[in-house]
Amino acid sequence: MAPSLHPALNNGITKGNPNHPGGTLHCHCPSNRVTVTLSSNVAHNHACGCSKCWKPNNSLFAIVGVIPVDKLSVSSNASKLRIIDESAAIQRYACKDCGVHMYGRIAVEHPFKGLDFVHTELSGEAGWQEPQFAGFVSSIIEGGFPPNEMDGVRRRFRELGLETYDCLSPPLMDLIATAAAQKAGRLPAKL
Ligand SMILES: N[C@@H](CCC(=O)N[C@@H](CS)C(=O)NCC(=O)O)C(=O)O
Ligand SMILES: [Zn+2]
Ligand SMILES: [Zn+2]
Repeated sequence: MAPSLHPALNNGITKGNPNHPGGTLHCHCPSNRVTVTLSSNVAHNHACGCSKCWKPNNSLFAIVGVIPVDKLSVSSNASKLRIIDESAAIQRYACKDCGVHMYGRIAVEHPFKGLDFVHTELSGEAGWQEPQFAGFVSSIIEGGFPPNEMDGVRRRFRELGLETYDCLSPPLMDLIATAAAQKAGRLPAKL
């Protein structure tokens, strides 16, 4: 079967509810599921083509959003979680049994520290913020996608109304650059 972008993108995007209160994520195990409770909606939800983010079967992209760390708690079977790569900036906590990534936490000094990364498709509930853009699009080539088919991938995102970037969106890249300039003393700490 030809790979799809992602199940939440293949048939058009469903708008979320701006007042969505949150919900519970669960892993794919048939029993003893790991659950993670989120007490708010996510922000900056987007498709990510990088090789590190968890993608559902046969999908080229992950969909990942952020939530403040204090709005996230592991609500069952925490002992089944393991960190995929301790050396990564984002430590991704995955279920040992089914492999699903339940959340990613930033472990280094980073402008997004304090935010966790989550996949809202792991919840049964609707209403989460819809994807806003596609990031790390060229990275799907690193996963083995043919480079000469990239125009079609970018076209499909545009048809869905999503802009494509090969890193993050300009506002997020501006935030990262601003933090770097502040750290280097080239911009004042308070802007
Ligand atoms: N081209 C690389 C990009 C990896 C990458 O930089 N991913 C981004 C988006 S999730 C990131 O911020 N990663 C930090 C991390 O994984 O710790 C790949 O596909 O592996
Ligand atoms: Zn599991
Ligand atoms: Zn990623």
